Amino acid sequence: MTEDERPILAPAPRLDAIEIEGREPVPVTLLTGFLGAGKTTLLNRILNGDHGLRVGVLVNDFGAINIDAELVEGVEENTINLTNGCICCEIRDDLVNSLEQLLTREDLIDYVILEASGVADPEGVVMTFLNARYEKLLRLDSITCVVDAEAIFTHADNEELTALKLRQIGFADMVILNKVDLVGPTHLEVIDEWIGQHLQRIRIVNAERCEVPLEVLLAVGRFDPAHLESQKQRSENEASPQKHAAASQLFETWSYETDRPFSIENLQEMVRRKLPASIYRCKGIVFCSDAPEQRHALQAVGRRTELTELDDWGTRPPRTRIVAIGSGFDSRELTELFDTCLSETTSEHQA
Ligand SMILES: Nc1nc2c(ncn2[C@@H]2O[C@H](COP(=O)(O)OP(=O)(O)OP(=O)(O)O)[C@@H](O)[C@H]2O)c(=O)[nH]1
Repeated sequence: MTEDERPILAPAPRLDAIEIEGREPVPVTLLTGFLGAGKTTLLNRILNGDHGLRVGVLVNDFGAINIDAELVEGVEENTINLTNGCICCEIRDDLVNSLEQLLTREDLIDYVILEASGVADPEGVVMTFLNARYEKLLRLDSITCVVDAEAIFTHADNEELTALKLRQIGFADMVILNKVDLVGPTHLEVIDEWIGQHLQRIRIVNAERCEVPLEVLLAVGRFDPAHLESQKQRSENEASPQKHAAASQLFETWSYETDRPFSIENLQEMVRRKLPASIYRCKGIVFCSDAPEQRHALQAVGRRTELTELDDWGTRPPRTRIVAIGSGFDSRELTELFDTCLSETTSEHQA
């Protein structure tokens, strides 16, 4: 990658600071972490928690369809989707506009949570929040990085992916080492050592399904500009590929939409057994012939798969939408793989 191709990480030019009379800056929590680590799980845990705050949510999915926005529970009117690119590079303007939209609304919100996409480099996102234009509007409260304890070393031979994972951890002020149910204590020690080898000491909290007390997540005032500076310094001193490559150069996305129903069993089997290793993450909202009234969520991190029941389709026309993110896969083959899981039977919804 040449200098010209590198994403611009400097803050945007200074414009007048936005100020709303009589309002204190709104605290912002930034959730980062690699694809499938558990960011949406954490976000939902926070949103369903007993905090009494009116929370505004920004969710960024890298794929063409924003599945995460459908999986965020209960704050539809306060949720803004940032789709079709990564907020640390391609769609930074969307982040800025959405942030301003959220924070200048008449029905004021008390707190903002941004779930960055799993491919986002934290530095670019953090710099957006630190823009002088927002110094009276918001206050960066903390940067929490969710790490998948089971998958952290998957694709360890890919230096750019490893560098991105380390940058996501390094810029955080707290790491939630999630999915501890899937690994043993020795593996946790290895992760701890690996993080310690590469980064200065960082607070790590082990968790299953991101079960972490709200007190350590919200309004904690943990963001430390000195830590940010030292991470920036560290990244400037590092040779490529430790520097962040634009997400569009490291990752490819694929999406699939159909009105035809899937067979749940075939879909789960296919994802478990045949999804190419070059797919890091796959997720979607699925229309199944086995339960045509009900929406299902398909989740795959590597080949670990979950298919969970959601609410009914209601007045929404049943339609499957799936996205995959990976690198070096054959889109046509992937489409064919999913086509093989379509149900033979026609559901009543289609009649
Ligand atoms: N076994 C296990 N599964 C988990 C845990 N936490 C989350 N998951 C599952 O991991 C999958 C991914 O979780 P998400 O919360 O969607 O991950 P994410 O980081 O938001 O994913 P992207 O936004 O796509 O990068 C889902 O199937 C979750 O149910 C955990 O602690 N243990």
